[in-house]
Amino acid sequence: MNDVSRDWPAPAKINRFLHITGRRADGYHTLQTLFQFIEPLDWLDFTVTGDGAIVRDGGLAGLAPSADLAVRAATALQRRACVTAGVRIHIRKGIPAGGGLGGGSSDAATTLVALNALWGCGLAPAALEQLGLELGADVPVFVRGQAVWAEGIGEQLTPMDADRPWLVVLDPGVNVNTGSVFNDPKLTRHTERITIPRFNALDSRNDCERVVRRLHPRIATAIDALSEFGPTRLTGTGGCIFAWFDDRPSADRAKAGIDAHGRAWVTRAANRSPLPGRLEARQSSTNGA
Ligand SMILES: C[C@@](CO)(OP(=O)(O)O)[C@H](O)COP(=O)(O)OP(=O)(O)OC[C@H]1O[C@@H](n2ccc(N)nc2=O)[C@H](O)[C@@H]1O
Ligand SMILES: Nc1ncnc2c1ncn2[C@@H]1O[C@H](COP(=O)(O)OP(=O)(O)O)[C@@H](O)[C@H]1O
Repeated sequence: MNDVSRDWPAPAKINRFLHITGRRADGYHTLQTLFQFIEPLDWLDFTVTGDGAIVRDGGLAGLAPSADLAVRAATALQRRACVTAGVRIHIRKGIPAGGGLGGGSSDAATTLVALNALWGCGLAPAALEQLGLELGADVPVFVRGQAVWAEGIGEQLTPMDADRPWLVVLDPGVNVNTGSVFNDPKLTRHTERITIPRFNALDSRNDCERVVRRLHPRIATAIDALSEFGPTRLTGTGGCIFAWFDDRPSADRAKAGIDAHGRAWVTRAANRSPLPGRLEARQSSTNGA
């Protein structure tokens, strides 16, 4: 029997703001954004096997294992570190998919961090982040597990200890295609760069919002409704949105008032992901064994 290493967490993220500052020669847009972590989480279990195969069960309904970012992450690490072992990955999804909450990227990052330890690859954190970037722009943030100010397309990361407001997150149930937003001719592409000390959440925006509002009127209606309770932003390219508050009762009141627009929940922005703690727990149990 192979041992199962259970309950590796993969949190969701929000973009507290998102400014688009330019476009690179390859068409990708350069951004400034502040990432923090939120609930809900996905949970992953890993069973190392001897046959070299990478197998997934559970996960997002309708998503082929070969397209799953967790499987793609395991395959990339296996190649990079010349690993001969395989793995069975079991994923319990808690994060709504395609909503700008980064669930696929987070599953990829958790897979990289967990398998780097379980397969004994010994890649340094910077090498794991680099490998993650090849899978998606948000993967390095989740590998690091620390709130960051991100620039470039998400590869220039500055750790941040940002304020930790209470949030109401609303999923209007609209799947937004990231490419369709970034390729829209009306997208704001040249917002002036700001410095971290000049950042003020209330003065910032999500530059994707105007395009997303036009493409998805349901999201526009939801933003307008949530804005009645507190300052509201889109996360990533949406469709999820969030409003922030100084205290939990205010967030609870907003949640009660917004339920008609989709599935809403109350959570608190975090500057630390639970992933590094899970890795440390694994390392101390191995050292103690
Ligand atoms: C903008 C963010 C913020 O978190 O949005 P969400 O995915 O969370 O909504 C991410 O960085 C998204 O990064 P990533 O997840 O790698 O983007 P993809 O879905 O692969 O991008 C789809 C397409 O959008 C365009 N694209 C994406 C990211 C970027 N910085 N510039 C772009 O122009 C490219 O045409 C790309 O082919
Ligand atoms: N493990 C995974 N979990 C969720 N989505 C995944 C996963 N692997 C690949 N995907 C694909 O990535 C897309 C974007 O999902 P996700 O990362 O959750 O959201 P977003 O990029 O909007 O923040 C999904 O629609 C799905 O096709």
